[in-house]
Amino acid sequence: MERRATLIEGLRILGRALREEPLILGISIAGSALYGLTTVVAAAVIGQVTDRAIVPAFAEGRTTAGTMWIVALAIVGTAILKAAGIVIRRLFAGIGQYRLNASYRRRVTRQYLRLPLSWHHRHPAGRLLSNANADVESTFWPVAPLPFALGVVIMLIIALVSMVLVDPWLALVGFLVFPTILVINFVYQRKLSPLATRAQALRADLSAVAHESFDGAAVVKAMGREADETERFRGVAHELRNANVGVGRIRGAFDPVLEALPNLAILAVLLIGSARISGGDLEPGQLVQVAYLFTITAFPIRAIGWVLGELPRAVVGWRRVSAVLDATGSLPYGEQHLDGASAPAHLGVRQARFMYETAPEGGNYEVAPPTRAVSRQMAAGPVSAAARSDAAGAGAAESNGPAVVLDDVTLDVEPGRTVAIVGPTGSGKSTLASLLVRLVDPVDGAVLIDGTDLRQLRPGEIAESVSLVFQQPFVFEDTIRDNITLGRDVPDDDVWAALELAQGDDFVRDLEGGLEAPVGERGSTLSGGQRQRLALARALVRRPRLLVLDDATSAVDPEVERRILAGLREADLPSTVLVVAYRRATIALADEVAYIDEGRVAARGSHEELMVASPGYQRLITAYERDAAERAAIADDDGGAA
Ligand SMILES: Nc1ncnc2c1ncn2[C@@H]1O[C@H](COP(=O)(O)OP(=O)(O)OP(=O)(O)O)[C@@H](O)[C@H]1O
Repeated sequence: MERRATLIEGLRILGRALREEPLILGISIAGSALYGLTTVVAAAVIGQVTDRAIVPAFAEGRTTAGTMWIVALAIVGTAILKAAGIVIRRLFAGIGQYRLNASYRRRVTRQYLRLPLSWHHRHPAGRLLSNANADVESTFWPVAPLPFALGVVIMLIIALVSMVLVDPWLALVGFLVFPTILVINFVYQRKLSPLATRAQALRADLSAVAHESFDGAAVVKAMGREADETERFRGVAHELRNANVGVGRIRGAFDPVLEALPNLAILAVLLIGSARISGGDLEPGQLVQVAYLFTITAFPIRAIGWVLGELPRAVVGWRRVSAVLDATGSLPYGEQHLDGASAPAHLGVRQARFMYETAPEGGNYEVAPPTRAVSRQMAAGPVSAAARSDAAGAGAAESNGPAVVLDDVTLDVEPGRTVAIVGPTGSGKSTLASLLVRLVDPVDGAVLIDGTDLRQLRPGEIAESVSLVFQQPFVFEDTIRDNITLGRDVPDDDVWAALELAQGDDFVRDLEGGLEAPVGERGSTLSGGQRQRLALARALVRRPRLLVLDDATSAVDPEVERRILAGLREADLPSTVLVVAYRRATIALADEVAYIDEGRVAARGSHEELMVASPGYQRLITAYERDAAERAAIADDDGGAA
């Protein structure tokens, strides 16, 4: 039942492909039909050549030049037509397949951009890559042999008709052998396909394990994990070996049978045919024609098996692809836009409540069981700022269902004010920051800019007015300038001004090429602090009306951080600033502090007020200061020792 459903679904995929590329695949099918027709005609030509040139040549000891010319022209003519059929079929089948791949890749990636971050939280990056690449490819894999298979069907019908016309007894062999080859081939592909798929998945896992080991080489070596990593690699390599041996076994069993069958058929044809010739019921040329037909049709018949055998894999691929294409939950947008150009924004958060949907979505996702490497990666989750967690105390609540991360958060920030967001690790500061730029929407409540709910704004409006700088900025493999402007046309002076404010102008001046210096993959040629300053300049060059810094200066030293924040205050920036802060000096630069604990605004006021009014805040700040003092002492010791 399940197999029938898969077959029907697979045929629907082929139908979809034919509907989407009717012209290109139509031309390919026409080429394939030409090939099928000329194959049968070629056999008839060989039969005629036997009767008109070869048999008389043996009987009379000579043949005329005119006959030879006709024979040569007929053979060359059919060969040219057959070759043309092959070229047309292959060329257009390839074009059709690659066009479908490209079109669906585009649709999937467009959908990735459209879907909200909450959807992305539930889908690991590796899976998104495989949806856009391997899954799209396996969906349309059977499209390549499809025209061939359809042409073969035409060829088989014409071949069987021509056999019946030549001799019903010889045709009987064809009626027995062709379906047998088809069935065996189908079983062959059905057995081979899952093993080949598994081997393919294991190859991907193998490179993932190797990649992870190379990527984390420093950790592997520093922690003495070389033997474990080697063992992990050996495990996946062993599984891959087994899968490949399995593929070889199946090939070894089926290939000889499929090779032998047409030869046995030819033997049967020769036995029956020679008896029929002796009885005067058949000409030698007719026997040669049928025997030749078996020789040349045996291989193309396999194309039908290739298509049918690949259908289950195509169905799995399509289910994954359509799970992305059919995913709902895009952020709804309104029509409004923000006035008050280049004036600091008013921020309002109203009883905002938020929880992450962590449960993975259903759907037929796993083809092969995940290997240890994959499950390990999936279990590892995001790396948190572990260094701070001992100072912070309160950790994230562990729960099976979606835990409430922000609960009834209400916050007003007047235009031009700087507010420090302070709270223990996991208290919801980054989540609040992502709500402000509408990476996610609150489940209840609202976020307002200048009194307008973010959900009412037109697409692109928030990015024009609000900039969020993350703790771990993403740096593109591009130049310094393009990483700051992100493709906008910005005068050099403005780029330098933004870099100066971010305290990044000095290091950029020292780079060979200055603004035009390339920064390597993910900014690999820059230090963590330099990457952070680049990201800050990227936000500042936009002159945002609301600037949200989510621990955006954690990798720069306290003195540079102080200069950055002091500079922001003094600069002629049209910005309201929200800064997630850990250092006392940073907090001191803010107009006021919002203390977040367990997803709520637990206290609000100046630093001095909170030190008195909020014991939790006081404990947290004391812990930060102790931590900072210990670090300073260690740094002093190191300095003294040196
Ligand atoms: N993508 C996610 N999926 C599920 N849970 C998440 C996700 N991101 C964060 N959380 C959880 O939400 C809670 C709040 O996380 P958040 O990153 O907002 O805290 P934070 O106060 O910024 O922490 P830190 O100071 O360590 O950066 C934590 O319990 C965290 O485990």
